[in-house]
Amino acid sequence: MTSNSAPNDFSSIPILDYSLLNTIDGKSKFLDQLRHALINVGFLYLSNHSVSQADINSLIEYIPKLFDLPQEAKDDIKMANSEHFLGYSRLGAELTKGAVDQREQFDFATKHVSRWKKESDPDYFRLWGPCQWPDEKLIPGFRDTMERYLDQVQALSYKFASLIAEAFGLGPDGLSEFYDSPELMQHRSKIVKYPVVEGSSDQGVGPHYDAGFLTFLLQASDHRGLQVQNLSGQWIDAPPVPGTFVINFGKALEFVTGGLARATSHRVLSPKGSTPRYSVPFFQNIGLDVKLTDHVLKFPPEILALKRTRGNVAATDSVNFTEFDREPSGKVNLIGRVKSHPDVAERHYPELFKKVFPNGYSGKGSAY
Ligand SMILES: O=C(O)CCC(=O)C(=O)O
Ligand SMILES: [Fe+2]
Repeated sequence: MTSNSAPNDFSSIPILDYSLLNTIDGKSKFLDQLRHALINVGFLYLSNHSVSQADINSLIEYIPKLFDLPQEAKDDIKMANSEHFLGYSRLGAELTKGAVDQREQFDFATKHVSRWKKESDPDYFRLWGPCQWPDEKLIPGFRDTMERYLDQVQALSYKFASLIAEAFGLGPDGLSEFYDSPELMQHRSKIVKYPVVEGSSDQGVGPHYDAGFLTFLLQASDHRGLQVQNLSGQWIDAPPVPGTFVINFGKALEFVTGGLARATSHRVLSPKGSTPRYSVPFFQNIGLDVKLTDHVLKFPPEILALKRTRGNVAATDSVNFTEFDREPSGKVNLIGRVKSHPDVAERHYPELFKKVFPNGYSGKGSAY
């Protein structure tokens, strides 16, 4: 594509320095860069952030040990046990766009107080709940390390949402209406292993958008593999940059900002060589009851003009989360989980399962 078709197109992902926020001039520069990344890129690296590097290093050290636990110990905490879709998923349990994702993963989440009280409560209140942790005796200290990590990324994610609101001219509290009080919120995080695979498929995870507001990704090994699609549709590498998070924006944020914030399609290619690639995405959620169409944000005209300058984004073959225009956020997420983990859904949400799969399902889930 020529540069005319997308004047602000990108061939690399910008790095934003969180320590710029320590001065007034620095903050204004940071917000300019953030606005550009939101509107034109949909991805950024964040350096000098507030999460302890010692805690990150300690988490990274645990990751191979976690996957090396005996298969039985991993299956003891399998996701099928959990109506909250938290726990362990074996390699190849998920599909994206009809092809098997070559990854093995553990889903964890931040601590929270459940809103599920009685049968008549909406089914999606049960989507959030306690984690399944591996046996402490087999991997001592892991739970504590992961919980410390989750607490810190959660805190950073709220600060970052407030910066996004400022970058869009809404004021620091401009997005707070999307969150319930902190104790009622729950955000999810996965620890993922992409093994080296023999054979024809190199799909670590196929092209997709993230569903929620913000994703904070820790690339926990040295491998390339993450790629993001630019405005004209080319795949751009997002290699690991030590000491940073990769941050990207999900469909819900794109929806409530009328497309000002870009949800950018991305994928992961399986690693080459002899060692696995590890990553830890953290998905910041919005309140379960939030119906996006009830929230109309008003942006200053000069901000809206920046979106017109960007122009239209090339069509991608990534999937969409179309239900946001009619269902509460919790329901949209629950439907996504039912599609990606039908075995869990059949057990814990039999009625919804029947609606989503009226003819049953063929053994594997597909989020999209
Ligand atoms: O593992 C990665 O680098 C990205 C994973 C991802 O995009 C996802 O799980 O949504
Ligand atoms: Fe993703």
